[in-house]
Amino acid sequence: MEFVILAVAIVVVAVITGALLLRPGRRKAPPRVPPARTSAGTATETRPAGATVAEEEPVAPPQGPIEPSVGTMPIPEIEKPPPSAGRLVRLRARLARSQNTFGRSLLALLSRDTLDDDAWDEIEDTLLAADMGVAPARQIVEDLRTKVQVLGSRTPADVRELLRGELIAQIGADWDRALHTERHGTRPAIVLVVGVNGTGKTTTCGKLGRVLVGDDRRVLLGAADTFRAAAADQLVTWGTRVGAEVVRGAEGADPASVAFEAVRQGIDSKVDTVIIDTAGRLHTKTGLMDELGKVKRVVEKQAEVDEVLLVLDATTGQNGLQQARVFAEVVNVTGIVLTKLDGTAKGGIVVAVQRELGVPVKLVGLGEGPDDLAPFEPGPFVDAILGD
Ligand SMILES: Nc1nc2c(ncn2[C@@H]2O[C@H](COP(=O)(O)OP(=O)(O)OP(=O)(O)O)[C@@H](O)[C@H]2O)c(=O)[nH]1
Repeated sequence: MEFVILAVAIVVVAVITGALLLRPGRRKAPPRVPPARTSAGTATETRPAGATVAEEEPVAPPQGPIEPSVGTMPIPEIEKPPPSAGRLVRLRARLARSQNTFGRSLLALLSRDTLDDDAWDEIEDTLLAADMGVAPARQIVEDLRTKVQVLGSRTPADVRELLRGELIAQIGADWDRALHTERHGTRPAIVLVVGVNGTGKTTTCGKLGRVLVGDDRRVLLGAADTFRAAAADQLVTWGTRVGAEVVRGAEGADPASVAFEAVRQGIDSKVDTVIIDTAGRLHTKTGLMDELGKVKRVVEKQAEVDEVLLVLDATTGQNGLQQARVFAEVVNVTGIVLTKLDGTAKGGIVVAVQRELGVPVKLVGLGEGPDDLAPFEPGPFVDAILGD
């Protein structure tokens, strides 16, 4: 009897399997490695540009997850980046090289035997030249004048301590600079990275992914800058190096769709943090801002946006402040990433931009290397400016 039941079961399984194999138009499960990447590295899959997520049927992710084993390329070794703690101190030499002139000039001026009006004007000019902004520069001069009078004679150590305290006070030791990148409940944290093109957005997404992986987080990168295929390629490279998933769309695809898909996949894959790169270049300011607003709204259908990081190029001075104003009108910026601080002596921009937006600088870019992004800390920053 048992033998008969077993035989019947085997026949039924064989018939069902055969029928499934022979069924015409059988759909394959979505490949984990996207076959639609062309040899040039650009994705051929696309949703119609401008399509809204609401109009779309639930389909497999546009491109992804893209994994280290893409195509026939050899599987690169997955790197374990250094953790975030102490990075600014490690990168101190980089900062000291670019900001030292500013710090040294201030120290030299303040160490003069007599500090007359001309000397104070020079101190103010030095602060202004570092992009500190008029109001903070005046405030610093005023405070220092009072303190120098109280102090009477000054040793070099006194001067340094005085200036250090004043600069830290202006930068703001009390701001909450923590990056909110931890999962909450069943959802990953969402970080939206915005800014105009060329400021270092894509690079920042990649470097931030590394910072988080270095802190043992699981990260997914969403390439919603569909304006430039190279930006998505860049993110794939960043992701591949540290084993982070990447979701991308084709050039010209609807950025909101890609962002939506990235969050959906991030939730499915149970990552800790989804970092979304956005485009910084559209023909009109209104177009760019409408697009950004849409990306944020669409993401919020699935998860709260924890951080909106505005990337600003520290070398652009007042121009950067103008950009900051425009972005802050559209999205609720929660933190600033100041890139290229290694290439400018204008470290005062930290103070100016925080005043302008009322949000803290949370990260600083100090070079083109993969680990040249550091959480911003006022103490080590000022120490690097003033030198030892
Ligand atoms: N020296 C230096 N270069 C940086 C830093 N951050 C980014 N860069 C460089 O700035 C250039 C532009 O960076 P991207 O990340 O492509 O800029 P983006 O804002 O994404 O530009 P689009 O994709 O065109 O919108 C690249 O050459 C980066 O290596 C930094 O902190 N220091």
